[in-house]
Order: sequence, then structure tokens, then C-alpha cells
Amino acid sequence: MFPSKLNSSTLLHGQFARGLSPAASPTLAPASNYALTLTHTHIHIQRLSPRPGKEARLLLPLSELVGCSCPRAPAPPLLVLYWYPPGKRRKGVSRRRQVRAYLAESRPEAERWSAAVQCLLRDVTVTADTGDLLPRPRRLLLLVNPFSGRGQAMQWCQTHILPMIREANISYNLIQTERQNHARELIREIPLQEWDGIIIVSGDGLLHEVINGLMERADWEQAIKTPVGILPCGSGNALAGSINHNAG
Ligand SMILES: Nc1ncnc2c1ncn2[C@@H]1O[C@H](COP(=O)(O)OP(=O)(O)OP(=O)(O)O)[C@@H](O)[C@H]1O
Repeated sequence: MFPSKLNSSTLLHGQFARGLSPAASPTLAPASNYALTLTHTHIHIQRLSPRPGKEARLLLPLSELVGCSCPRAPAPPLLVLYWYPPGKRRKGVSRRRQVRAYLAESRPEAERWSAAVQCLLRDVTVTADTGDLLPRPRRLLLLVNPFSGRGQAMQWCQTHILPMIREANISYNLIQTERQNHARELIREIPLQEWDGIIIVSGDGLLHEVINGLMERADWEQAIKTPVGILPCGSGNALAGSINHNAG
């Protein structure tokens, strides 16, 4: 599959060194060199040195990639990729987070790659100007009931949910519900066009409120088409449980 059998056109091609995660240390791993090729569907990663051999090639489908970043100076010019390949478990499929950082020859090069990958993930055409203009990030409204379940929804947000959202280049607004019907009233009033989706970090009760709020709007026919997701942090989590069950 690499690179002679590629069937989609090359958008970018360049040489990188492999870097450690920027969070781990600014120090870079000893010299490994890679050729990266970006197409409309994949990032092809070929190790050039030390000598190609086992695990020297990686074909990373963009469908598994959630985002990428180029940490600001004084960090080195890294292209950091975040993806979730499927793994197998006894029942169904699980995904595990993977991170790799590649050191570009220059900051503009790292930024060009980061912008091009983000464009592809947003279905925005990659042009010669890509690198100057980043696509508008997706915007999510997160509604968190801090008292749902065992009262750990905010803690889960901080430790698991928000880091994943940031790595996926998504911008968000997080609102903690303060009382019963708070979410319902909020959803009835807000300009929905500002949001690409509403995420409920709670149980079925808060989801109910959001659906009721959407249906009570004057523009309910359009409003109810807003993508709504649930990250189960309630006690019963019946809806999330049955979605997961049916999804395998
Ligand atoms: N800050 C708050 N204080 C008190 N009640 C709240 C607050 N925020 C939301 N609520 C109400 O709490 C109710 C229950 O919340 P939710 O269903 O999300 O959690 P749960 O009952 O733990 O989970 P599940 O419904 O899955 O068993 C919601 O219907 C909502 O009206």
C-alpha cells in the first residue's frame, strides 16, 4: 500500500523526525526519520531511518483521526496527531487513544500540515493557501449536571472529556446545570445556529429536559434536528446503555 499503490492523489509530502509527546518533554527522541504523505483519505507514514523494517510503515486512515495540533513556540515545530484505532475486546469493538508527534523542518511546514489535516477532517478543500486559514472549529454546547449519578460528572469532564474535545480541535462552552429545568429553559431560548451539537454529560433526566426544550421552541421542527449526544454520567444511563448495546 505504500507509496506506489496509493490510489488517491498526494496533497502533501514531507520529511519529519519523530518527536516525543510535547507534554512529556520538549526533548526529542534520537534521530528517526519519516516520510509523511497526506492524501484525501489517509496519512501514510514511512520510516526512513533507522533502516526500514518491521513496523516501518503506518497507514493511518483519516476516519480514525480526531484531530491534530502544532504546539506554539517555544515548543519545537511538531505535528501532533491524535487518533483512535479500533481494537478488539471480547464483545464488540473498543478504541484506544494513540498520539504521535513528528518534528517538521520548520514551523510553517508543521502549521501547513496541521491546517491541511484539519481541513480534511472538516471536509474543507485543501488549497495552496491552506496554512494561513484554519477551518472554523466545530462548536459544542456541553450541559453537565454536577449532581447526576455519583456526582462525578465534572470530574469526568476535566479528566477525560475536555482533553479529548480539545485534541479534536473542537471549541466548546460548558454549562453546569444549577437546578431542575435549567437545561430545558436554556435550550428553549438559545440561538441554536451557534452550535453544531449539544452534548449531555449526565443521565437520562437531563436528556429529557433538552428534548423537551427543543420541542417547546417556536422553531421546533428545525431545532429537533440539532445533533444531540449523551456521555453517560447518570445513575441508570438507560438510553446510553441501549444505544451501546444496539451498536454492538
Ligand atoms: N444542579 C441541579 N440540582 C438538582 N437537580 C438538577 C440539577 N441539574 C439537573 N437537575 C435535575 O436532576 C435530574 C436527574 O438528573 P440525571 O437524569 O441527569 O441524572 P441521574 O438521575 O443520576 O441519571 P439517570 O436518569 O440516568 O438515572 C434531571 O432531571 C434534572 O432536572
